[in-house]
Amino acid sequence: MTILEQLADYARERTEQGKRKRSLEELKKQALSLPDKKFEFENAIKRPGLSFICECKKASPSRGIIVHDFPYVQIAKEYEAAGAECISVLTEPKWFLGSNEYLKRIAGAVSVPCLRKDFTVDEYMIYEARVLGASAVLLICSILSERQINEYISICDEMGLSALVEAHDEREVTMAVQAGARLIGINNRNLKDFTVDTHNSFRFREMIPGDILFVSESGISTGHDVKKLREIGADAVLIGETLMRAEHKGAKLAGLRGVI
Ligand SMILES: O=C(O)c1ccccc1NCC(=O)[C@H](O)[C@H](O)COP(=O)(O)O
Repeated sequence: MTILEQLADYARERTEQGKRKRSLEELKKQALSLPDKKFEFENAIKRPGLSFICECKKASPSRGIIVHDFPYVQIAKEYEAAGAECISVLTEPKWFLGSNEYLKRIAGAVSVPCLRKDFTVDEYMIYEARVLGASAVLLICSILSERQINEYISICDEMGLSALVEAHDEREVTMAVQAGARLIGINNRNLKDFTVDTHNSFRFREMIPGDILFVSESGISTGHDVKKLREIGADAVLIGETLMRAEHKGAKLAGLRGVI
């Protein structure tokens, strides 16, 4: 079983546990009673220039523990102060050591839109994301069908949530476009064998129609990487490890942007 299959299976297990504590009907009712998020995540990315989605991530399957000290709210505030357009928060608990609580506290502490970075496998997780304060969810093509992606985007639309639809190869990019994605993330990391190649973004850029926002994800570590992605017209970059390992996150972000 690949790590991705294990992550998806565990997300299904977490969802079933969640449903035993709180039914889908109850959660859905609460989520739909909250103010509409007005697509603030994709609107932040639509602004002119390259946007930065800065990630709060303590660990990952490929890297193990990335940082031992993880003052997540402080990190998110540092990102916001440094001009991050959006923040990504890992909520997967077993391999990423994330937590729903981290998302809830971060979304309550910053005014930039937050992405729930998790392995969405059930509509339950989308309503849960809204209740936790997220403005966007991640939909990964390799663990979902085109029909599921289309259905989950419709659920997101009801609440003004954005769906970042993640693809890694040609087949998945086609699937994302056909499913109606408005925001496509090309993951430079192969989630089956963990190899990282930022050229993946260059390879598939042309396949993404001009009216769909394009995000390059993973393995971005230098101002040069960012410059190249800007040149091919990326709308946003999603950066985790590089920022998590930086002692001075604001300065690191400025360096990546190319302003110092
Ligand atoms: O990062 C992993 O090891 C991983 C393994 C399996 C599924 C997903 C995984 N990572 C999620 C991500 O894609 C990254 O958190 C995100 O794109 C940021 O990447 P990076 O800047 O390289 O930390």
